[in-house]
Amino acid sequence: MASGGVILSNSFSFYQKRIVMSSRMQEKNGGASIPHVLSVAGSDSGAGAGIQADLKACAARGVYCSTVITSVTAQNTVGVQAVHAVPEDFVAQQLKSVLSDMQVDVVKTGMLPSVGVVKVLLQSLTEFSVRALVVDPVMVSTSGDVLAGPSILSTFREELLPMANIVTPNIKEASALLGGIRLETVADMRNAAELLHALGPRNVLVKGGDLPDSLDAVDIFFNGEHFYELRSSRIKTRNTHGTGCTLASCIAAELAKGSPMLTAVRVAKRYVETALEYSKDILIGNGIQGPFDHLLRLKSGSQSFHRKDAFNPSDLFLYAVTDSGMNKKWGRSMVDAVAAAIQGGATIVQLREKDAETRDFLETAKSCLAVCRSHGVPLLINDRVDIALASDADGVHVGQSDMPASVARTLLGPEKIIGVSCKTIEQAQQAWIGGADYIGSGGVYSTNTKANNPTIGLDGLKTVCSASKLPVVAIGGINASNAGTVMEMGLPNLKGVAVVSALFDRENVLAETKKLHALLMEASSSKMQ
Ligand SMILES: Nc1ncnc2c1ncn2[C@@H]1O[C@H](COP(=O)(O)OP(=O)(O)O)[C@@H](O)[C@H]1O
Ligand SMILES: Cc1ncc(COP(=O)(O)O)c(N)n1
Ligand SMILES: [Mg+2]
Repeated sequence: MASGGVILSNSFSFYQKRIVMSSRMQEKNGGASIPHVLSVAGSDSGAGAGIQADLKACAARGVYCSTVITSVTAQNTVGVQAVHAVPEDFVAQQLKSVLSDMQVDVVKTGMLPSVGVVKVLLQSLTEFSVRALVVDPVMVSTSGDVLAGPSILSTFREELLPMANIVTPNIKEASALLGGIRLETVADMRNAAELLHALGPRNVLVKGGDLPDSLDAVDIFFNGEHFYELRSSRIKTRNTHGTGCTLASCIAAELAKGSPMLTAVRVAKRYVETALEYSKDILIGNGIQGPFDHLLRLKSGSQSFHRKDAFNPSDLFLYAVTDSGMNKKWGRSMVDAVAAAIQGGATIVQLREKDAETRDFLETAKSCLAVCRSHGVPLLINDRVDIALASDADGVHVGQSDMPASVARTLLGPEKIIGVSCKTIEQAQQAWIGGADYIGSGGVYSTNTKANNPTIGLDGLKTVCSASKLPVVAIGGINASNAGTVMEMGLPNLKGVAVVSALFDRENVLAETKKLHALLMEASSSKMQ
């Protein structure tokens, strides 16, 4: 068993410590602590691997990441063009700056270009205690360039590995650490994991990303007692640059949050697999191995028809809210109804489905989104944040008894549109504080699309509009006979009207929408005169 090593507590006592620590800190500065990983690694100018991957992986996993840079590489998707090692005493200075000031939970190492740098790191770890050490024994980049020469092997074996809570070599690195043994099969990987464990690390993960002829991406985890064969599907992509750095950072991040080791490794592997899947078609650089997207934003396929603009309040001008019952009654599909409304001039669409099965609602949302995107019209989902997320719709509209805007904002992120139904000044104020983009105010007139919904009338609308800090759309019983009156009042912040029955409880959606659009245009131009 390992004699030295950084003590990794079990998750229970770890949480206890965190609670004690954070309450202590709260007393001191009124703040709470956040899980913290220190990455000691090299910089990759192409930002697929190294420090840059570590920062992104920790950010994606919700953990703070500080950085000590050991080496600066000139690197891209073709390979490593040059390496400039940071002087050892300057690496020591960076370690001291971070560790003497900040409460680091886990140290993760990547490229350690010289024996001197390893020694400096080990010295720091004796001076400042951390909870765990994750060692990714980076030696050769996937492009074949040497990042740490063979002279470092004995220091890795004799001094660094015995301190590690986990070491995560790829096949080539495991082979090098074990004096060049052959590693070609999963059985070889098991054998290597056992031999590496005997060098002192508490856990070993031999990564099989580069295992020849393997349909799956297989990694072998060994904790000294049991072997675990961790399998995921092998994603067909060129964008695997930085998978090793990312995996190790994610393990460190999960450990910093308090996960047990095997859980941390499983989560990290799942995260890499998901990120590769999302990024499999992105194209960055002309070389053989591209970076992937740690934040999973460049979801394959959807980029090409993403809305180009941020929310524009004038989109509220003619706001079409669907009703499945009405469209069924007139014998048309939701997609056809939405397409007709857009053709007639609707400037934003909200899908409102109170009874549909979740699976059907999701399919409807996706089909409607395709129509809306092709016309540059935003599509919002009523109430169902899950459907908005799953369909990648442009946002949600929530009522007072639905999810609060602030929670929806946290789930949906900064770019999505959030609207809130408000009847009072207080609700409008709350919507603004919660991070909404607009409010819907009503019912202005009585309506049969919403039972037991008290109307606020034009006076109520005026009160809310005058106090609102957000753009307003009027809703409730609005149709061709009264829309003009509403808009001609020239209320502050009022940007348009939202309608349900006036468009969808009619035989010809296209004609009705055109009529209402023309009327609104006239009302807003007469208001301007
Ligand atoms: N094409 C792929 N599909 C799914 N997982 C992969 C793929 N390539 C690598 N991985 C996973 O990424 C992690 C890093 O492995 P590997 O690429 O072997 O390390 P390194 O980047 O250090 O060479 C491992 O968990 C491995 O299984
Ligand atoms: C600065 C730096 N650190 C680590 C790696 C290894 O990453 P990979 O094996 O995925 O090429 C790298 N290429 N550059
Ligand atoms: Mg790799």
